[in-house]
Amino acid sequence: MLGRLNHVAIAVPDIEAAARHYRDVLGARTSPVEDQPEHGVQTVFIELPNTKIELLGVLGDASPIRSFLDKNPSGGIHHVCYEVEDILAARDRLRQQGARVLGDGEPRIGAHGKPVLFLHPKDFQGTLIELEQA
Ligand SMILES: CC[C@H](C(=O)O)C(=O)SCCNC(=O)CCNC(=O)[C@H](O)C(C)(C)COP(=O)(O)OP(=O)(O)OC[C@H]1O[C@@H](n2cnc3c(N)ncnc32)[C@H](O)[C@@H]1OP(=O)(O)O
Ligand SMILES: [Co+2]
Repeated sequence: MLGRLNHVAIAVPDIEAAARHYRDVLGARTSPVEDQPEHGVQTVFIELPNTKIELLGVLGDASPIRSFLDKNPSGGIHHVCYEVEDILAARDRLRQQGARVLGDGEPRIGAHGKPVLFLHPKDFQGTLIELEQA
């Protein structure tokens, strides 16, 4: 079922500072900061030869990463995103296997304009998984 690793997301307390650090210290090319209001985050993407890094910043009072940052004030790896050929078939199969699909279970459009879903970290070795339609 799993396709490419689309990105690894890092939640950060200050997304501008994190992007600057990646540029200045790691020589990374960073995208501009983008607001993603329907997801309650700001994003910066760093293109790598084989995948991407997604820096995540809090956007709004209801941001889903706020409690993560409360527990991890310096930031930390927040989720991994795998591509799937058919996100609805993947969702239905995962549900049949007892995995929790977060939200109302309907895919939403993610940062790349593709449908995404999230799976509960407690069902996957303590790792939040995002699925993105390939
Ligand atoms: C623009 C979209 C972009 C893209 O397209 O790439 C994105 O990636 S948007 C990313 C931000 N959106 C989301 O993360 C949506 C899915 N996340 C959620 O629904 C919540 O964050 C959830 C349910 C994973 C956690 O919610 P919350 O933090 O409020 O719950 P708890 O604090 O009660 O946590 C429950 C339990 O899970 C552990 N936890 C929480 N977050 C993570 C995590 N990122 N990785 C691993 N584990 C996590 C938390 O520690 C609790 O564990 P416990 O042992 O019970 O204390
Ligand atoms: Co993501």
